[in-house]
Amino acid sequence: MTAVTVEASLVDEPDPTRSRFRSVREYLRKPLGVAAGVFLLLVVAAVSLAQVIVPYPPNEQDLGAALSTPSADHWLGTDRLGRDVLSRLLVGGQHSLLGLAQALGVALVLGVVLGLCAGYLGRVVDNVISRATEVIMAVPGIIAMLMVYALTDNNAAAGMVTVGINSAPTIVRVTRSAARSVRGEVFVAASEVIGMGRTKIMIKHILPNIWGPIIVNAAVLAAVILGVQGGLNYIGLGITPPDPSWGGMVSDAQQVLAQEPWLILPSGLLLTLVIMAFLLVADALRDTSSGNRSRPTTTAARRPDEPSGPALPVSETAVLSVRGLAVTFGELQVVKDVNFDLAGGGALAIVGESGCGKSVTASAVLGSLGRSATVTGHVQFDGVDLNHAPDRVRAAVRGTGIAYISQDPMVALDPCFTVAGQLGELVGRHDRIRGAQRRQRVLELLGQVGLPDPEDTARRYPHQLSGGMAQRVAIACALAGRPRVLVADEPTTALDVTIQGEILGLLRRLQEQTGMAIVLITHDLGVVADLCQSVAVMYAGEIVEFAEVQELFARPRHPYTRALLGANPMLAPRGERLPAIPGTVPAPGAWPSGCHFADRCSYTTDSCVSEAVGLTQVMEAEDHHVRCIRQHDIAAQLEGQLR
Ligand SMILES: Nc1ncnc2c1ncn2[C@@H]1O[C@H](COP(=O)(O)OP(=O)(O)OP(=O)(O)O)[C@@H](O)[C@H]1O
Repeated sequence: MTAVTVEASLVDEPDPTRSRFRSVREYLRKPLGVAAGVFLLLVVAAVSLAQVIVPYPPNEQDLGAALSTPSADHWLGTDRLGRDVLSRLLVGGQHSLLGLAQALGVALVLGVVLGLCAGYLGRVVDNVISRATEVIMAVPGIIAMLMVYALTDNNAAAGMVTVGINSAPTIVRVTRSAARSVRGEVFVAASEVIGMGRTKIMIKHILPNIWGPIIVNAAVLAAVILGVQGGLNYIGLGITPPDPSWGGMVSDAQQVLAQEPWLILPSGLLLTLVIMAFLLVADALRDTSSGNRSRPTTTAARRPDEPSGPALPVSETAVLSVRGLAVTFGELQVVKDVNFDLAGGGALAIVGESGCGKSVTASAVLGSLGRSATVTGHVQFDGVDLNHAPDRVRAAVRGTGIAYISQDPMVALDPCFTVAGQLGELVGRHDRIRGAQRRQRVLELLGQVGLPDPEDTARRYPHQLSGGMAQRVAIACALAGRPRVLVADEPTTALDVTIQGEILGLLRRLQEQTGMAIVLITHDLGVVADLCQSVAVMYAGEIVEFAEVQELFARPRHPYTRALLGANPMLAPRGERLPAIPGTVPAPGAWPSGCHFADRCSYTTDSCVSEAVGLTQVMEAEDHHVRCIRQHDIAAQLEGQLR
C-alpha cells in the first residue's frame, strides 16, 4: 500500500536548519553564482544609498561640460545636457529596482497563490486558474502595457503592476506543477486525514517544500522584467524624462551615439550586467535546489460522487461498520463487496497477500484515496456514514475519531520540522493548549509510546530518528487526538524483527490502556493471533473469510485461508517443508468470473467459476462468514480425514 500516516506532520516552526544550511553551503561553492550575488548586493546597496552618495543632483545641467568623458569631476562622464552620468545611473537605479520589485512582487503573490490553489485544490479550481492564465498569456503584453500607460497618464507603478500580472502565469505554472508533485506526499495526506484546513496545509506543508523552483524562476523573471522595463523606459514609458532610468539613459546615449560613443557604456553595460547577474544567480540556485522534492502523487482525501443511499443494518456494538465497500480506479475495480464490523475496543486484522486490496480498503475507509478513485458503499462510524458525509463531518472524525499509522513512518513525517513541532501542532489542534502545557503533553505522548528520552526525541528531525523511533513518534501523533479507532497499515513491515515485536507490544498495551479499537493490516497471520480478536482474510479485492481469530485458526473454511495458514512458518509443524500457494494473486481486471481464487484452488469445480460467489455465514458459528460454495464439502472432507 502507499504509505500514509494519518495523524502525522503538522507543524509550527519553519525549518531553519540543516537542509537550508546545506543549500547555502552548496550555493557558496558556485563562484559565478557568488560573484553575481555579490554584484547584485553591491548594486542594490549603492542604489539604495544614492541620495547620500551621488556627487551631483541627477537632473542638474551643466551645458558647458556636456558629453564629457570620465574625469575626476565626473567619474562616468556627462550626458548631452552636462548631467553627471554616475549620479543619474544611481538615482535611475532606484526607479528601475523599485519598478522591478513592484512587478516581481505582483507576479510572485499572484503566481504563488494561484499556483498553489491550482496544484492543490482539485480539478475544478485547476481548470479555472489554468484557463485564466492562458487568457492572460494570450493578451499581447506590450498592448496591455500601452493601454495602461495611456489610461494612467504614464504612471510607472501601474505599468509595472501590469508587467507583474503579465508575468504571473510563469510563476503560476511552476508553483502548480511543484505543488502537484508535493500534494501526494504522505505528510500532506496525513494532514488532510486529520482534517487540517486546506489553506493551512498549503502554507505550512506545501509552500516550504516548493520554494526552490519558485525562487529560481523568480530570479529568471527578474532578469526578464528588467529587460522589459528597460525597453519601456527606452521608449519613454513609465519614467518620464528628465527623471533618470536605466532604459531612458540608454535612449539618451543612443541619440548621441555618433558624437560620444562612450555614453552608451555605463547604462547599457550596467543594465546588461544586472540582467546577467540575475540569470547567473538563477542558475546557481537551480543547481542547489535540485534536491527539492518532486515525488509522484499518492493520495488526496476525496469523497466519491456516488449518490447517498441507505446503509445496510450495522452492528450495534461496532464502532466501525463497513458495508458493501467497493473501489474503482477509472474502469478498474480493485476492491468489491467489503463488509466488516469492528467492535469498540477490539482489534480486527485484515490479512492477505500483496495486492489483495488491504491498503486500498483502509484508505477508502479513511477517505484518503486519490481523486482518481471512486468509492461506493458505506463506512459507518459513530452513527455517520463517512463515505456520504460532508467534508466538514469527515474532517471532524479524522484524528479524533479515526487515526492512522503506516508501514513507513519516515515518509509520513514532514522532514522540515522537529518532532516537537509536528506533535505540538497536533496537540494544539486537538487540546487547544499552548506553551508549557502543550510541551508537557508532547512529552507525555512521547513517553506513552515508550520513547526512553522524550526531551531528546522532541528536539529531533525525522531524519535523526531510527525506524522504530519514527514509528513510535507516528503512533504518538496518532494518539494526540485520542482516537477511537487506529488503522495500522503493516506498521512493522519496515522494521527489523526485534523492533517489530516491540511495536506490536506497544499497540497491544495502548489498546488496553486507551480502549482504542485497532484495524491491523498485515501479511502475517502470526501477529494476528497476538493482537487481534477478529480477522478478515482478503483475496483479489474481496474478503473471502471473516471470523474470530480462535475460530478462524481452529476451523478455517476458505481454501485460501487454509493455504495461508499452512504457509505460515509460525503455525506450520516443525521440521516439515512449508507448502507454498501455487500461482499469484490475479491483478484487478484479470479476476476470474466466479470465485477469484478458482485458478489456484485444488477444490475448484465448474460451478466455482460460473457465477460470482457471495459471503455466507458458516452454520455453526454466527460470526464466521466465508466466500466459498464448497465450504461444506471441504469441511466434511477434512473432518473425514481427521477421523
Ligand atoms: N491508484 C491506483 N490505481 C490503480 N490501481 C491501484 C491503485 N492503488 C492500488 N491499486 C491496485 O489495487 C490493488 C490492491 O492494492 P493494495 O495496495 O490495496 O494491496 P495490498 O493488499 O495492500 O498490498 P500490499 O500488502 O503490497 O500493500 C493492487 O492490484 C494495486 O495495483
